[in-house]
Amino acid sequence: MLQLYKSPCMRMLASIEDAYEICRQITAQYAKTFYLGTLLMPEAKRRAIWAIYAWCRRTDELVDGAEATSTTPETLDRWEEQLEALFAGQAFEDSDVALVDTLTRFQLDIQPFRDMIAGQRMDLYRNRYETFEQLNLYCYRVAGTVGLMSTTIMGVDTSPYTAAWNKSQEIYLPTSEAIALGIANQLTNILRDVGEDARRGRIYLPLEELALFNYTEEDLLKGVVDERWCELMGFQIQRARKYYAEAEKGIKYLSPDARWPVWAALMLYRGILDAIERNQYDVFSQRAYVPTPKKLLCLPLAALKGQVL
Ligand SMILES: CC(C)=CCC/C(C)=C/CC/C(C)=C/CC/C(C)=C/[C@@H]1[C@@H](COP(=O)(O)OP(=O)(O)O)[C@]1(C)CC/C=C(\C)CC/C=C(\C)CCC=C(C)C
Ligand SMILES: [Mn+2]
Repeated sequence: MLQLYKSPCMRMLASIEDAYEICRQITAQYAKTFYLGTLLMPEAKRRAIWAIYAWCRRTDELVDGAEATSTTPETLDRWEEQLEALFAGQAFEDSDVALVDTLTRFQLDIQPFRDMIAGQRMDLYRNRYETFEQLNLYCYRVAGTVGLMSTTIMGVDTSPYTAAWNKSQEIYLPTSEAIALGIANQLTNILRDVGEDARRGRIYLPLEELALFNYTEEDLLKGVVDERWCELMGFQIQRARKYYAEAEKGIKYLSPDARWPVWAALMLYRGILDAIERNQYDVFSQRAYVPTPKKLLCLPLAALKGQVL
């Protein structure tokens, strides 16, 4: 059945089907790794994740995209008002139609969406982080929140026969593990994109950690790769891996049909850290990525982990 929504300016919006297709295309275009993960999910969950992805991407584009120079704190205030309206059932753009539909099917909490906007706000007013505590807050807001949203969609295991929690008879919500995976992904993003960010005048690595390795902001902006840099990067990579290890512990609590996709997304994204090491920490002149054969190899391994761990 064709369902059309009217936007507030009375423009006809896409049908629900078309809206999900738009969100699918956005996810496939911008996030090859996550998209692959979503293809392993059942249809209803996969479509909901695409709808969330499209909203997150648009939120990020406000401060990062082609029009970002015209984004002000007021732009983000309006975006937050639109978010409240979305949760009240009103769509503004074609892709919103899918998110509004998703909100009727899953009990999503609005707070992680608000927190994500707060994270993008940080990108508006700061381009340096003094401590890891400050960076961690940023990572929670722009990525840990995605872990929370995704967990609501994927659901937890409630079966008394398979549930990892069945000995205690209590449902365990792997909230901190889901946040940990978001933070691990974001730390990985930051390490991969150090050079690209530096060219835009941004340094996400905590300045007090640079100092610890005797490496300066100027070195980073010049792209100096030496022993100090390699040790600093080694330290950052170890920390990101700890977040992945924390996240791994939560996967068994998820609904069985979500474990394979999450293992796959985790292993593929963590593989970027291995690629950085293979490139001898040169993130200035090379982009670290996981080669396709390795990606394909990850899939059966992830399926196995989803069954036995
Ligand atoms: C218990 C347990 C382990 C549960 C699993 C929970 C789970 C699936 C966690 C994963 C969370 C996740 C996918 C985080 C993504 C973080 C991310 C990439 C954030 C990006 C931020 C800004 O980065 P930056 O601007 O530096 O990067 P770009 O160069 O612009 O890319 C974001 C861009 C913020 C917006 C986030 C997104 C667009 C990603 C949203 C992703 C999904 C909805 C896909 C979730 C995927 C699966 C397989 C469930
Ligand atoms: Mn971005």
